[in-house]
Amino acid sequence: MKETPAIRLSGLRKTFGSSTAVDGVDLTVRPGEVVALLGPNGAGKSTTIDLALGLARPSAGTAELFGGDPRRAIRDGRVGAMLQGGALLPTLTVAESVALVAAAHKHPLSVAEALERARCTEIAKQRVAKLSGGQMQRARFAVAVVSNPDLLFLDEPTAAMDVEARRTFWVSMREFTAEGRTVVFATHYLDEADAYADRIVMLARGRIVADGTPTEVKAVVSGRRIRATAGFAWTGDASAAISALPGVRTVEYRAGLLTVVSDDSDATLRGLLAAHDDLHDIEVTAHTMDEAFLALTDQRDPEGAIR
Ligand SMILES: Nc1ncnc2c1ncn2[C@@H]1O[C@H](COP(=O)(O)OP(=O)(O)OP(=O)(O)O)[C@@H](O)[C@H]1O
Repeated sequence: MKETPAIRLSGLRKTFGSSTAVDGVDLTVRPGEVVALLGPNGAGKSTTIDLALGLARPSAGTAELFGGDPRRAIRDGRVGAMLQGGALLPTLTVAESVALVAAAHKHPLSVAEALERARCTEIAKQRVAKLSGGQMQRARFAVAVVSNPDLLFLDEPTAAMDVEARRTFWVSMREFTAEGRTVVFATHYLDEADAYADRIVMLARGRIVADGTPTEVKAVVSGRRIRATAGFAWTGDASAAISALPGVRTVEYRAGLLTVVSDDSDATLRGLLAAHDDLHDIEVTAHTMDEAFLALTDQRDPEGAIR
């Protein structure tokens, strides 16, 4: 029998007035997958999660969780979520907040276990109003896991955390996913997606522009840029010769400044220097995530997305 997907989004669109937040997203997530939704600000990550949870009504398309209406899956306690706007009541303690949510579910974890899983045991008695940004995120994680869900949505869960807090958070997340649960998390950070997801879905301007394993997606975004001042005359032949060097993706020359984007900057640079000993001020920089997103959205339509 065919396995029912944990998440199935089909032709999902969401417009706000004249702006399109989600622009035709098709996504199927199998039970047990840990998926990162990666994208810059405004890419549509939060809106996609809201639609998947049935918190927003799609302008077109459908969202299903475990083969049915998302609201039913939520009612059945199969889905937990840690959303950006989700606030806890400031006057309650962390333990009281977790207990409140546990009481609303049929098969919750014990409050102690949820607190332990989210590394909140030490702050259990602290009032929500007194928590630091990172502690608040941990408390919200405890609230999200106490229903003992099969599927967890996390919208930028480490946003307010320092490096150590981020690391601890992902350790507790790993324990959770090791039990075969499905997790979808939104992040701006490629390193986080790479380290903790089985699959990365890159969103830009409301569309999926890449969908693959971290290795596949990193290959798309990992180009480096070589910049140098060129003393030689720029001719069609010089341009063609540089384009033919190993790894080269694009070549641009403007007012004496040569810019080459390459998948293998070491090999490209060796070739460049062998052919031209009059290059100065050479600079090699990693493609930033934003540049990679821009390149992907400018050059690929949804059908051209890597898979
Ligand atoms: N309620 C709303 N009303 C109007 N526009 C909205 C609304 N919610 C989202 N948008 C717009 O939709 C687009 C996608 O926003 P969304 O929050 O889904 O992106 P995101 O990838 O989660 O961004 P971030 O990383 O900043 O959270 C943005 O242009 C945003 O301004």
